[in-house]
Amino acid sequence: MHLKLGDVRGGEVDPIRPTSRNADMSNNSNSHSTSPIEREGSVENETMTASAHGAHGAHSSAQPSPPIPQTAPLNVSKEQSPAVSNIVRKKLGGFVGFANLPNQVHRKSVRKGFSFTCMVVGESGLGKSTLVNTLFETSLYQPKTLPELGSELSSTVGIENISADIEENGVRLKLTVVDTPGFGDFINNDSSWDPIVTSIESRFDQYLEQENRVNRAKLNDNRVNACIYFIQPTGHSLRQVDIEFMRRLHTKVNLIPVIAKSDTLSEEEVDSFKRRILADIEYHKIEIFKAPAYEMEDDETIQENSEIESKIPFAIVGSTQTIQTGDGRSVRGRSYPWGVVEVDNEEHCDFTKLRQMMIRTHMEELKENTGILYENYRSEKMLAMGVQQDATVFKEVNPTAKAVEEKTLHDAKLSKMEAEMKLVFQQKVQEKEAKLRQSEEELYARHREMKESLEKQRGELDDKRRRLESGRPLTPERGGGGAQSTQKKSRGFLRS
Ligand SMILES: Nc1nc2c(ncn2[C@@H]2O[C@H](COP(=O)(O)OP(=O)(O)OP(=O)(O)O)[C@@H](O)[C@H]2O)c(=O)[nH]1
Repeated sequence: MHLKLGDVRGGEVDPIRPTSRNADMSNNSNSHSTSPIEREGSVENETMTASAHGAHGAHSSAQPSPPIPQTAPLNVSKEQSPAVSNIVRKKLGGFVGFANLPNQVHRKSVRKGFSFTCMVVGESGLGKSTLVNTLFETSLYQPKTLPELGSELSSTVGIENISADIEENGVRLKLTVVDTPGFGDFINNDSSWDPIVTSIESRFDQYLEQENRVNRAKLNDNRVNACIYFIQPTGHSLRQVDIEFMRRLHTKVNLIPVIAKSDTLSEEEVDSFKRRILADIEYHKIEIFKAPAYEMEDDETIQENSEIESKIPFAIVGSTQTIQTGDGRSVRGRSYPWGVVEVDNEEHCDFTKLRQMMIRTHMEELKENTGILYENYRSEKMLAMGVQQDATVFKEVNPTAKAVEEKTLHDAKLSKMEAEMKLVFQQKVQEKEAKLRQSEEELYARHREMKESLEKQRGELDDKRRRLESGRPLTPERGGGGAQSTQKKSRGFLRS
């Protein structure tokens, strides 16, 4: 689907031209009082105006750039702060061009286009499709046909994606709306949030899987950037299903609670309802999306953000119909016998504040925060899978201390190796000595044995010789032996 939006409404800024908050560098460079560079410079007593004037000069050829003061580089005492000693601040001698970086990013972003995924959750008939169509001023949702009487209704919560490429003043946005038909529509709504949690997690898983691929040139990001949760305009407080849903989802998605069809409540009722909702949210420690506050923000932005925050949860009215007011104006709104509720009138509802936060000022912030929620999910998943992170990887490293630490470790390793080698050597020597001792003993024993046997032989031979000399027989004759047996014996003796 490719849709083109109508003209931007009166009093709104052309988005292709940098707005006051998006293009601090290009627009504010003309104004010395608000340039972030100058502010930093004034705090640290530095004059870094070269870039600011340079940027101005690059864009406006009609007005010559004011002369850039040529001053010597700042002396930063290295002893004062070792953490920043490596950063030496220098003043520029002329226009370098990096002041133009925001414009480069701006042009590239416009060329690439943007994408945004928004989920809408709430019971049937609370005005989800009407609000999406009102927000983006387009008929993203076609008019629905009611199910025929007697036809079987789905018994589970569904997840439906509607995508459209919309364009406003040359800026393209791929908008995906994730609808959750069936949520809260059953008699028992226990676990009706399960399919929604599963869908959000599976989108994270898909992204994680793509990140782990070898080729990550093109990541298809369909993570949910914001979830508009529609609260029934009961005027009481949050229901159990609202609390349970938000408790389960707040760590996985940017939650934006809205009071649906707030035109059905009076102003006082809306105020007290909001207070009770906020008390419930705080009590149950539910984190809803709030515009983050940054230090360098200008007063206008701070004021804008606090106004937006004061309206949470947004009491909204949705309508795409243009109607005539009593004073002859054509407005988007809902007509009642007692008058007209104007969608774009801040006195009537908070629709404009919701749109301002979601689309005009904090869409990028929502996307950035989605990244943080994804990171939390990813690390939890990794830890659950047993992947451990070495905390020392992130500690700050002082090169000298690191070198000393490495040398100590190296020395310790060397002495450990030396001690081990000594031990092995000693063991080997002991083993060798024991072996030598053993073979020495064996040699002695054999020597002794041989000596004894030789002594014995010598004694016997001496005895024989004496017998032969004396003429006596070699062996004394024993009865019945005869000459043969004597011979045999003498042979046997001689052999031995
Ligand atoms: N009074 C009032 N009626 C509204 C508002 N927004 C929508 N409606 C009406 O409520 C009815 C249902 O609106 P839808 O936008 O279709 O509601 P839905 O939540 O998308 O409904 P499902 O598609 O069934 O989930 C329609 O008749 C709308 O005109 C509102 O802010 N105030």
